[in-house]
Amino acid sequence: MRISVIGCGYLGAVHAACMAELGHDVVGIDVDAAKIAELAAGRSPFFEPGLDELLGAKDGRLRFSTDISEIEQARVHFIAVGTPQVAGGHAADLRYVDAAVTALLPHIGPGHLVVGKSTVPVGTAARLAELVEPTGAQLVWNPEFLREGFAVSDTLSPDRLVYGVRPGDDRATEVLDLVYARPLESGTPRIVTDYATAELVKVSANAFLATKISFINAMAEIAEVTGADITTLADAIGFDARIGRRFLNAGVGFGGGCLPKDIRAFQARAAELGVGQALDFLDDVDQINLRRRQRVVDLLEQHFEGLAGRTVAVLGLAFKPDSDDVRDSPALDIAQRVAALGATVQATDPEAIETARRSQPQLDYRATVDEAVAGADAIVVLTEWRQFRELDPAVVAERTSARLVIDGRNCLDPGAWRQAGFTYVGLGRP
Ligand SMILES: NC(=O)C1=CN([C@@H]2O[C@H](COP(=O)(O)OP(=O)(O)OC[C@H]3O[C@@H](n4cnc5c(N)ncnc54)[C@H](O)[C@@H]3O)[C@@H](O)[C@H]2O)C=CC1
Ligand SMILES: O=C(O)[C@H]1O[C@H](OP(=O)(O)OP(=O)(O)OC[C@H]2O[C@@H](n3ccc(=O)[nH]c3=O)[C@H](O)[C@@H]2O)[C@H](O)[C@@H](O)[C@@H]1O
Repeated sequence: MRISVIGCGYLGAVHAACMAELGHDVVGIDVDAAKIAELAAGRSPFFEPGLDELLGAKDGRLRFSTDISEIEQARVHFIAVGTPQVAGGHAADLRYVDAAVTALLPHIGPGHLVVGKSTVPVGTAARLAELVEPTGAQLVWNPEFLREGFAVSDTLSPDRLVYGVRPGDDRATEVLDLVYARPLESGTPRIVTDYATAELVKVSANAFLATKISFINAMAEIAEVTGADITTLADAIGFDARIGRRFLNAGVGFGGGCLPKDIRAFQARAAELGVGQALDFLDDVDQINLRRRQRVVDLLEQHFEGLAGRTVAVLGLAFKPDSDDVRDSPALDIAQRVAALGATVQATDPEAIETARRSQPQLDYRATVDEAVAGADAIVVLTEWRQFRELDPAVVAERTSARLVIDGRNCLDPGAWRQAGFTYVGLGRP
């Protein structure tokens, strides 16, 4: 099939490359000329395992351009532009989605399918359909559930496919079935539903995941005052198949370009619809999450009785491992809070130093763990990269005079670090 992808950020670039990998002819469009130049040269503008290989291998089946008219050859047009929070508020900013659809209109007609992928407030698809349908094209909402770090495999082999269609629009389903023929043949479940349900599936899935993380972090708060061990507790409740162990890792909580903004936008939309109370619990989910960040700062402050003049080694800046994304990263947030209290922050990350430097230029970035811990008073692990999990504490002890390690992701072996002479503090772990 001939496919266009409008918006080539994280979601769009991965989607375009994977659609080509699935055998389609793809053109990716973005308004950011620098991003398009990188992608056209076969390089990913961000770190995502497996993406460079896909971008480099497509021999003419994958093109990138800033010129929207290049979509005219295509019949299926994915909308993958950003939906950030509005400045100063919680609602989703739909200006990029609206601009992308408006830009498409002169180039589409009967036989074209516009496929919404961006995460949007419920009601958006019905509104956009009113714009698209007069051209003779159809609109379907097909939310995306990929995780950064696993984006390629999640796109090629998704957990499920959700199509939100106009009731009775069988053609949209037939076309998307051709687009996703390979995953469907491999048994991927496919749910065909209405626009509102498809939009809500996406935001409710993210709300559930955020709630699960904040649940375990709330238990970590209780564990901290009772001497209980949150990791053992998570293992034990996770054996119940109704609960499940995944997304029960306590620590500095969730960040990234999606979960935080999506729960807030969901609440804002519910309030607009007059059912804000239904999602009041997400205020707590958000607050528990943000408290965990401050907890690390408080632990440092209490230990040193003030942070002015101290040096703190921060290991990890990305919001999660295998990513260079620092959007709403708990790690970067904590690093800047510690710096704001007068400490020197020597921060390192295997992939996210450059993205972090762009938003927090005042931190002292170090290329390696050895350089980050040199001369430090404390070590704080904030992203559970394999490189940090596998550190040998005895070797680290030789490189630094720091004797306090705060494990913000509960990813280190407390016994090994204590044996090497460190005071180990986890979150919710004795
Ligand atoms: N990043 C992720 O892992 C996932 C993201 N999503 C959703 O996908 C959407 C996109 O997210 P990201 O890719 O992370 O955002 P992003 O900010 O990385 O990318 C958005 C891209 O859209 C481009 N853009 C903006 N207006 C445009 C226009 N009129 N025409 C063409 N391009 C335009 C921007 O230049 C940027 O490159 C959001 O709604 C997000 O919630 C959904 C699932 C996963
Ligand atoms: O809508 C989106 O963009 C995506 O948001 C999340 O994916 P992602 O943001 O890539 O990352 P996650 O793996 O969900 O992690 C989110 C945050 O939660 C934190 N987390 C995760 C799991 C856990 O047990 N504890 C925990 O603190 C991570 O460190 C990270 O900061 C969802 O998992 C995807 O399904 C969804 O498509």
